[in-house]
Amino acid sequence: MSFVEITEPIMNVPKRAYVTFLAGNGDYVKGVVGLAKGLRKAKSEYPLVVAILPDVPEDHRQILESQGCIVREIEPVYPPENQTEFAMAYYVINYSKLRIWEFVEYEKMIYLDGDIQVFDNIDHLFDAPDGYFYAVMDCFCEKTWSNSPQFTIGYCQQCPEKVQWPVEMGSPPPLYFNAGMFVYEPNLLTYHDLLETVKVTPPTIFAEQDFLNMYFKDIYKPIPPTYNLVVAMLWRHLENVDVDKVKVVHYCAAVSIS
Ligand SMILES: O=c1ccn([C@@H]2O[C@H](COP(=O)(O)OP(=O)(O)O)[C@@H](O)[C@H]2O)c(=O)[nH]1
Ligand SMILES: OC[C@H]1O[C@H](O[C@@H]2[C@@H](O)[C@H](O)[C@@H](O)[C@H](O)[C@@H]2O)[C@H](O)[C@@H](O)[C@H]1O
Repeated sequence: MSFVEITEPIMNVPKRAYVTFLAGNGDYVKGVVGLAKGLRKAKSEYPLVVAILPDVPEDHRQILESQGCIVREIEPVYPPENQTEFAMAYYVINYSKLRIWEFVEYEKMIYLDGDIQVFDNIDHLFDAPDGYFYAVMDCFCEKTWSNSPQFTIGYCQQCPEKVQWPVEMGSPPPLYFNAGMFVYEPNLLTYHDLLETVKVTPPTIFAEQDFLNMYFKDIYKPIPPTYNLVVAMLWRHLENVDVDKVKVVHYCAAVSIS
């Protein structure tokens, strides 16, 4: 009996996945379970990888696996020694997110914070052209920005015409993204360079979010708030939000109507 030799390469389905980050034994695990359920309800074709720190307890890991998550333990990433006072302490742990650039078994990933909920399918974002970093622009109007020059003068990139950046302060800041959601390509060279660069980059207020904005500023491509609606945008810049089109909502920690 003769067999037909399979010569054509089996279709290489691009490896894609969603990824989130979980640290500690607190309630964030509930957010990640909600994220897993939301992606499933939105009929996403791709799995959710959860990058967990060693301090995530076994029962939480089992809950995540029972929700179909791929649980990957990572080591923490810390900014330079004795300089963390420049970052808001609450955010320092978020430098550990940088480990997800090591997940090179995937060609493209969409990162989502654990306090994000997906209400509609966003799988099409995986088809965005390679070589860029896609994320939604942040807002500078919350109290969490009170130590920034933007907040001090009342400037926000969401409405640059309202309070214009003063000439005497030089060029306006480059477009700045919220690091709670982004589309990226894992890559070992980038990963090692990120970790080396962190070692020589003094932390700032928003920790890894500031760092990622600095690192990817040349390839950053803004995408609409549809894909990461920071809830404060509803009372800060409702004119910039097409509420009927919102697919992803981000329930940021320091959300306050003030
Ligand atoms: O103690 C913590 C702090 C942060 N996170 C993860 O890191 C993300 C970013 O932190 P956070 O949500 O506090 O930032 P925000 O967007 O609310 O400022 C969270 O959504 C979680 O996925 C976590 O799991 N445990
Ligand atoms: O560690 C820094 C964090 O910075 C961002 O959160 C901030 C930012 O959105 C501010 O603009 C808000 O005012 C604030 O409430 C909120 O906490 C990211 O969402 C989070 O994932 C993480 O990178």
